[in-house]
Amino acid sequence: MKIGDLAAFYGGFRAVTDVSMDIQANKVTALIGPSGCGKSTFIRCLNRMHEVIPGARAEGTVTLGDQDIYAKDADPVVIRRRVGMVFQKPNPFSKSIYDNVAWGAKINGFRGDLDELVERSLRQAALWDEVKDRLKESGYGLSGGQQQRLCIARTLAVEPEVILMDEPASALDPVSTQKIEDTMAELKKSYTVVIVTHNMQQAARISDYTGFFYIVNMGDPGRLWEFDETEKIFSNPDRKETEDYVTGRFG
Ligand SMILES: Nc1ncnc2c1ncn2[C@@H]1O[C@H](COP(=O)(O)OP(=O)(O)OP(=O)(O)O)[C@@H](O)[C@H]1O
Repeated sequence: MKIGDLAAFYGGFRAVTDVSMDIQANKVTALIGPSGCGKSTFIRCLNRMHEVIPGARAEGTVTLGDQDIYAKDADPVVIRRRVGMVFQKPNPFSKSIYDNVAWGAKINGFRGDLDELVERSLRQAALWDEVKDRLKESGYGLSGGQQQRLCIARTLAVEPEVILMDEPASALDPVSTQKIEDTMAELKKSYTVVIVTHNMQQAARISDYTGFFYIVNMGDPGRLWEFDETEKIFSNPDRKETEDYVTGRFG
């Protein structure tokens, strides 16, 4: 996925500006930075979710394969199928565990073996063993951490190319967080993953590349301040602000 000169607006307010980056396939890219610097806004531009907020729009290019997702003929519904998203708070449907996973595939006209798809998606989301005997029960009966993995399975079942995750573990306990982190190594074998996280240790543990977003003065738009291999960002970043942030001097 290639991002060129991306800017994001809420009405007349430019929240993010001048972001260009290449997101590597089959890697985990983490986005970090202080609160309000535009990480969530930016990630939502990568599957055209930003524009669902009234008055919100994006400028620039986001290329997925050879398609510019902001081209006039691009269909946001198709884009969101190709670029799935997992949110901060688990948001399962009021349906059975099985149907939570199967639903998206069904409405997309999936013709293969649905049972197999559900099992594979739940396995990839590291949830299968915990739910295999209760697939008919409501998704709401699961713990918060299990619900989040259910939402990951639901996203995977649509077979996207890219998975966006906006602080997927921030509402979870440490054990559930660990389970979500454990799924990352598995997920990147098949998918490209972009994750926003406030947890720097998490970014360092799970990602291959890290983008640091930063705002120079209050009221300015957020910018991609530094983007590099995770190891470099955390051990020897080029910019002072990145170093101050990753060493916990502010943020
Ligand atoms: N729905 C909205 N309407 C107007 N402005 C918004 C909206 N959502 C976010 N903003 C503004 O856009 C800027 C970027 O916010 P965003 O939530 O993307 O930052 P963030 O880096 O994800 O923050 P956090 O780490 O706190 O989640 C902020 O100034 C914020 O106030």
